[in-house]
Amino acid sequence: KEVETQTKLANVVVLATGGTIAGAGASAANSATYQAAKVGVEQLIAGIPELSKLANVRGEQVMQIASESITNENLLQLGRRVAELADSKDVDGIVITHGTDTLEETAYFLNLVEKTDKPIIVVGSMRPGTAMSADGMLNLYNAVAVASSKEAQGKGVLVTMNDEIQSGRDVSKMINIKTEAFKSAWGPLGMVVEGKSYWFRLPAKRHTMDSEFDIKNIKSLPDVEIAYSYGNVSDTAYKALAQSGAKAIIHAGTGNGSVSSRVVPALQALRKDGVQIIRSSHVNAGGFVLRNAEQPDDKYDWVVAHDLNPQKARILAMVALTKTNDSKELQRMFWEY
Ligand SMILES: NC(=O)CC[C@H](N)C(=O)O
Repeated sequence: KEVETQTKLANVVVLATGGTIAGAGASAANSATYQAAKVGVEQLIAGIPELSKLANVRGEQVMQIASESITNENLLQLGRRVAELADSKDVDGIVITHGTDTLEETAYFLNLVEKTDKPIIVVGSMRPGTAMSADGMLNLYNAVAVASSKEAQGKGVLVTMNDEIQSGRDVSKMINIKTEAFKSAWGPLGMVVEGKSYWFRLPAKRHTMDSEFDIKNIKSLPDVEIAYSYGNVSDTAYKALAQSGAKAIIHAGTGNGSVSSRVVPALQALRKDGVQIIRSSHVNAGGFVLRNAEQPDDKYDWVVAHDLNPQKARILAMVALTKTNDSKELQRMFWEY
């Protein structure tokens, strides 16, 4: 009997949302020209018979879209379904198939709001299943392997791409034409090879069980927008975003989240009007924005996003603003998550 329970397969649910992993092209040579979000979850699972050796896998089609079109409502819908499944006794792990364009946003969102230590793995692919050397099958196989493993418990939301196990907080799509697309400035947490996980490090930031945020208490997400900065930037976009109702503006800044002297007065004025100003960086390999470096944040009452890129800073700002509009509290959250 003991042997029986020890070898019992884990129950893993695959929540499908679309993306290239569910994409289809006209020919096997179409690795970059194809339609995303075409193939249903049952077909994805059926295409990998080896999954049945890893876990009892069942699928659910939550949505079928390309991830650049994921709305805040979609995020909440997905987050709520993940929470329901995580609460269920017959679910041991959850895999989410997702387009890669905003995969890093969804993974970070779930990492902040899901109160569970069950493995949650977000996975996508860079080539559709119809292409030569398609990467989706192995990425999904790896996701199910990690989702069904005990070692993945309590490590926050994870991403399995290109044989690596990445933290959903840190990982970002760094290039859009290689299968080696997802990287973290701080390195992967581990590797998954032939269905076995090899771990090397743990996330240091607060997540899931240790997070103060809970999807069950979030009814809606506030409007947070991003303004991209560069030499000769004007304040037009910042002002327009505030006027359209943004509660916070992520300054996708140069270098150390630096702010052009051409827009500093506008950002000061917007903060006085109650809009939160959050300095992030759009540098390619990962920003590192420090408080009161480049700009006097204490004096202007601005917040820094530290190492969160603009799109991840937007996710944390939305979630944080459901709890507080105090800039000091927001800054604490940006250090802790
Ligand atoms: N590789 C991909 O998944 C990109 C396809 C699409 N733009 C999406 O994000 O869903």
